[in-house]
Amino acid sequence: METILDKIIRKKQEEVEQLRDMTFPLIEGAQPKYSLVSRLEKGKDVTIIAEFKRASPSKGDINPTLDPALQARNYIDGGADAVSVLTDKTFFKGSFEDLKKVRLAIQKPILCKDFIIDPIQIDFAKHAGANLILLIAAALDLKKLEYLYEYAKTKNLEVIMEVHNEEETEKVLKTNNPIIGVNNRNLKTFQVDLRTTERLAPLIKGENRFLIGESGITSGSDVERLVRAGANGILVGETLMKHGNIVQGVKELKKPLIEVVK
Ligand SMILES: O=P(O)(O)OC[C@@H](O)[C@@H](O)c1c[nH]c2ccccc12
Repeated sequence: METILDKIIRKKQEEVEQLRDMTFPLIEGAQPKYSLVSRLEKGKDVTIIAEFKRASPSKGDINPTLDPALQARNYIDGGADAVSVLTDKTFFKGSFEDLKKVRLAIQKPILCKDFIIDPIQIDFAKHAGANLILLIAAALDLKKLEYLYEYAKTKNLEVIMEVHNEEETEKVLKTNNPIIGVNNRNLKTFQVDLRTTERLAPLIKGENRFLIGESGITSGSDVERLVRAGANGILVGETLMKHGNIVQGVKELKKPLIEVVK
């Protein structure tokens, strides 16, 4: 049976062809390099990546009309270290324009959150102002993963490689990319389970990589649980997109002042 991830990738293949005829959402002038790796290297405390996510295939509309610039500024005011922006249109109602608006609003690393299968998407991410891209192990074989990783590096972009199980983790550990995201949501079934990070953390930390715990995080105690498991950073979307007081929402996630393990 076709999973939602298969469906997204099939649609993405069409979109990539359309991108070839489109112009870049160009940011004028040279962009400063904001680095998530340096933040992770410095961090004694947990690194927070707050996500701008209007909608998702599992939840439908989350907060579709929110202003990306305003939301991103609130994230940073609350103490977020980086902002992730969904750029997929069909399933998440995002865009490269959203990313560009966030770039013009904040001076911190920005992650382009999309289903990247082709270098042209990396060009668009770069030109919209991203500092990092996501590569999803479930959607890419090792050869493609390495090729897109090397391409991103030539564009001065950092990469988060996302995994959900042991097999994907082994695959990304064959590359030398320093940041691995563990998605607690299974992209094939949408089930969320924080134990995914707990299970995969020893493999990742054993190889001296930075671990980002992603998805399904709703409170400071979830953050504490993931940091205890070995997370250096966390990525939070829905909880913050729905929060009545965003600045306060980020502060609550930062509250458990427990030290991360390098
Ligand atoms: O809204 P949540 O449950 O806090 O999740 C955020 C983020 O982890 C999630 O949006 C995500 C993780 N990996 C992805 C890959 C593609 C699209 C979206 C995602």
